[in-house]
Amino acid sequence: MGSETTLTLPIIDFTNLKLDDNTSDWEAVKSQVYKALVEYGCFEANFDKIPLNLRKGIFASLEELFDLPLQTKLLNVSNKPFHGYVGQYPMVPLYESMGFDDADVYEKVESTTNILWPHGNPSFSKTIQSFSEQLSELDQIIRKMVLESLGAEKYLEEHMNSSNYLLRVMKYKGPQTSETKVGLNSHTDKNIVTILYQNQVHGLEVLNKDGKWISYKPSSPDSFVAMIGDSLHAWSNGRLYSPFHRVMMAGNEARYSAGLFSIPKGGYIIKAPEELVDEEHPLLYKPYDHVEFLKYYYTKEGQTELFALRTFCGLSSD
Ligand SMILES: O=C(O)CCC(=O)C(=O)O
Ligand SMILES: [Fe+2]
Repeated sequence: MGSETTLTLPIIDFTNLKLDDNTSDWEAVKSQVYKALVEYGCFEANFDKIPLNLRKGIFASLEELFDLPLQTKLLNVSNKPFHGYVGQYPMVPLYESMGFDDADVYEKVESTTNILWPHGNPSFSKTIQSFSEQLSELDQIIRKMVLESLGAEKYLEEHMNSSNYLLRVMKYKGPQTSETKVGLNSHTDKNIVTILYQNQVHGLEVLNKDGKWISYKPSSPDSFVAMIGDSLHAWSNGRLYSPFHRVMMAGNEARYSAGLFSIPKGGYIIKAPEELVDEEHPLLYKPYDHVEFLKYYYTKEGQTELFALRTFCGLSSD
């Protein structure tokens, strides 16, 4: 009976909104953001602050990067898991990625770039850095709206100062078949907020609370996906949802995407503020260090856990 409706992510318009806004627009968008993050843990954001040349430039830069010989890409190593070059994994053969730590800071990007291009590549570094810096405004708007919605604005400065930005860029080869193949396995992000941008090849899917996969198809070239990671889920004492998502690929075309990840700094203890803990909302996770959690997550045991954060520091509540 009836036709199946296609599930879509909520769409929220950030056009003309600024970080220091104090307007009714801010309040209206804020309530949409909070509702979407409680229900879906993510939404499509229309954000018009990244100029067209930069939006195009980022994909040209990604092609240039992933076209480098494998032995060059392998030079980008990091002591933090998933921050350097990742690829050639038998489990996800279509997937490759590269991380740029402190991606909004030119000198930091330049030092990573110089590993790959020993004579430097300033236009590449500038594209990565400008894209990250300009997109970080959206991350900051969302986090400010979340803290205000939780009545926890007094923690805003501490919250913002205890994180940094990683830009992770991805290439998914087309599987050369119309059959759908896994590009990236289902997972939740572990960081604070992730903002994703992709080329014209779709593939991102988000699991909703009813256990149905929502396929993301951007409604405009200004569309980004904003998503909650486990650490903001824990900090909000479970109020915000951190959704499972994956990438599924079909066809011949390569998918390029870029994710701006706000990440808690090592040594900073993630702890739900006391205002968010009461009889109705008992503390869900013991205070924890994100980097210690990542070390556990990337062990053999951590990789088999569906809810690794719960195993690592979850408190049973009954
Ligand atoms: O490529 C994408 O759109 C998603 C990537 C992703 O989920 C991740 O890097 O955590
Ligand atoms: Fe992810």
